Amino acid sequence: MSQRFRLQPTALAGVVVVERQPIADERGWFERLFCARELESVTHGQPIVQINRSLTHRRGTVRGLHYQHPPHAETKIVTCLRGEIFDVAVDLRAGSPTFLHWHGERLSAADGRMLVIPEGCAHGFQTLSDDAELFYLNTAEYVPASESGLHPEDPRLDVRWPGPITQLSSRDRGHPPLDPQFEGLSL
Ligand SMILES: Cc1cn([C@H]2C[C@H](O)[C@@H](COP(=O)(O)OP(=O)(O)O[C@H]3O[C@H](C)C(=O)[C@H](O)[C@H]3O)O2)c(=O)[nH]c1=O
Repeated sequence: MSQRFRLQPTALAGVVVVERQPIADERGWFERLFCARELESVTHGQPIVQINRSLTHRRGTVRGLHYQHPPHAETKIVTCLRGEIFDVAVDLRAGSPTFLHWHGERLSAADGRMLVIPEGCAHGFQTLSDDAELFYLNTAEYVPASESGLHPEDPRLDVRWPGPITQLSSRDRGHPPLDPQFEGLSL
């Protein structure tokens, strides 16, 4: 059976761009958003246990950078269903050769691309349009007590957001700078 997805690796291990391969006909098109068998290499057989959707009204808003500590670390597969975002993964894995490095990808409703955020990476995004809608699959449930966050403008990360941050939740604004002693997450 032909693959319905094309996977592009990035400089961060496990952070993968997934291009959906829609099937078009005279009525329009059909595409898969997920297939456990075809995307086993990014989920490593972990089941999808939670699917989230968010709508962000204002262009320039940043949500994140968030992650969950083991044993609740999750892999996310992020899809933009409306508008456009700049999606960012930050490598927090202890011992990783790209520890504290980040990777960003533009995702839009039109481009059919998704970004995989593997376990041990923080996730955040900036909206590049008003009314940006996200749909993302998670391999772990939300466990508030296990969640942490990094300030999106943490100087040690130096994430190059495409534009000025126009909106940030009070929680995200309140994340302290990364502890210099932080050696990463042991998964
Ligand atoms: C993530 C999550 C949140 N919530 C509740 C907690 C709050 O009462 C409300 C909004 O949560 P939060 O402000 O954390 O939402 P975002 O700022 O969009 O955070 C999310 O966006 C960043 C980019 C992510 O990668 C995570 O999925 C998630 O942290 O929904 C739930 O009930 N279930 C959930 O799975």
